[in-house]
Amino acid sequence: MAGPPVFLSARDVGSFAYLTVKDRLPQILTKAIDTLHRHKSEFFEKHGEKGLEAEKKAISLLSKLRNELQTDKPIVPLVEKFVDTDLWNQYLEYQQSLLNESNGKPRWFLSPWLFVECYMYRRIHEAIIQSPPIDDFDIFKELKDQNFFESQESIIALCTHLQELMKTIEDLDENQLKNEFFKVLQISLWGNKCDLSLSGGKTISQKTNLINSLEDLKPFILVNDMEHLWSLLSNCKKKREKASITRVDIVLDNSGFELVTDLVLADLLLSSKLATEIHFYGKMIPWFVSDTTLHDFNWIIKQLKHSNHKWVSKCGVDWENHIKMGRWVYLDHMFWTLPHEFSAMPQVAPDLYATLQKAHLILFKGDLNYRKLTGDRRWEFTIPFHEALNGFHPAPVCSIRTLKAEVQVGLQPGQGEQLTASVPNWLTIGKYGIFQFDGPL
Ligand SMILES: O=P(O)(O)OC[C@H]1O[C@](O)(CO)[C@@H](O)[C@@H]1O
Ligand SMILES: [Mn+2]
Repeated sequence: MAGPPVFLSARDVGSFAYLTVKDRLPQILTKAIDTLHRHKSEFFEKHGEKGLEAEKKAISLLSKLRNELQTDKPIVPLVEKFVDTDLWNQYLEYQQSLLNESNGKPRWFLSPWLFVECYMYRRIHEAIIQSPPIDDFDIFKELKDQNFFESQESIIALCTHLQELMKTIEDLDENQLKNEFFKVLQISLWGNKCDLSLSGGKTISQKTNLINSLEDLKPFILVNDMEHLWSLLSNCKKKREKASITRVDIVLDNSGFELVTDLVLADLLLSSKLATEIHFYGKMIPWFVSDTTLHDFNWIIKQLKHSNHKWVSKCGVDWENHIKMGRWVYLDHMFWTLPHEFSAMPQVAPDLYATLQKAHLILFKGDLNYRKLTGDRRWEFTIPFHEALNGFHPAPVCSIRTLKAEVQVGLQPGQGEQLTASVPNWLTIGKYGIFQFDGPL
C-alpha cells in the first residue's frame, strides 16, 4: 500500500503554503515587533530600566527570526529551557533525518509548512521567555481583546438567543431541540471565520448577527455530518443511567468571538442534557495569533460577567458556575503547541491520548486542528476522512472548520474539481465550512 502523500510545503512556489511563508508570516513578525515598541512605556512603568532592556532584547530576537525566515536559513534548535524544548529539538532532528540523503537542512521554504509555521510561533515564545522581566507578555493579547470588543453586537445577539432558549428548553420536543442544536453548531462553525493569523494579524470581527445569516450560509457547508452528532449525543442521552456521564471534549481554536460561540455551544449541550460534562483544551502559549490560552478563557468569561447587558452578564455568571461546579473543565497540554500531526499523539503524548479516549465525542475547532488531523498533506479530495486520520481514533471525532489551507478530504467525486472551476481559491478564503465526523455511531 502506498504511504500517505507529501506534506504541504512552501517549496511549492505559488501554493498557499508558499505565500504564507513568504508574505503572511513576516507580516505577523513585523506586527509583533511593533507591538513590543508600542508597549515600551508600559514595560518601563512596570519594570524600570530592566523593562526597556528586555523590550530591546525581545525585538532584536524577533528581528533575527524574521531575517532567518526571509533569507531561508536552516531551522535552528531551540535554546531556552522550557517544558517542550527537548521534544521540539527531537522533532527538528527527525526532520533533519528525512533530508540526510540529500545532505540538506530543514529550512523555511523547504520543510513541511505545518512544521515551519508552528516553529515560528514557538520561536516568538522563545524570544519572550528569553527576555525577563517581560517574559509573561502575550504579544497577541491586544489583538484578541480587540476582536472581542469589536464583536460586541454579535455577542449580545448570541447571548440573548441562548438565554431566551433556556427559558423553554425543558419544553422543546425532539425536533425542536435538534433544530436548536444545529443552530448553535453552525454558529460555532462560522465563528471560525474570525481567526487573526489568516489576515496577517489585521482584526476580523463579527459585526453582523450570525443567527439571521445561517440559512444563507448553508450552501457553503461542504461536508455536513451534523446529523451524526445529533444521533450520537441523543442516543447517549437516552441510554444514560442516572449517575453516569456523557463527556464532550472541545479542542478550542480562537479566542474572541469564536470562543464565545464555542461556549454557547457548550452551554446548550449541558442545558439540553445532550452532555453532562465538557472538557476544553486550549494553548499553553500564545499561538497562531488568535488561539485561546487559559488567560483568554478566564478573561472572556469575566468580561461577559461584568457586561451591562443582562443576558450577556447572565451567560458570564452561568459559565463561571459551570467551571466552579466542575461541569466545565479547562485543560492545557503542551502537545497542542508541538508541530506533530495528531496521529503521533499516542507516542508523543500518551497521557493526552488516554484522556481523550474517555470522551464520548471530541470536537476539533478550526483550520489548524484540521491540518493536524489530516497531517497537512496533499490528499486527494475524495480520500475518506477516516483514512486521512492515519490511525488517530481516540473517540468519535468531528472537525468543525472553515477552510483556510489547501487540504480537504472526504468530498464527493467531482465536488472539489467543480469548486476549483467556479471559485479557484475556495480552499483558503474561509468562506466554506465543514462538519466532518469520524467514528462509530
Ligand atoms: O484559526 P484557525 O482556523 O486554525 O486558522 C489558522 C489558519 O490560518 C493560517 O495561519 C493562515 O496561514 C493557516 O495556516 C491556519 O491553518
Ligand atoms: Mn487559530
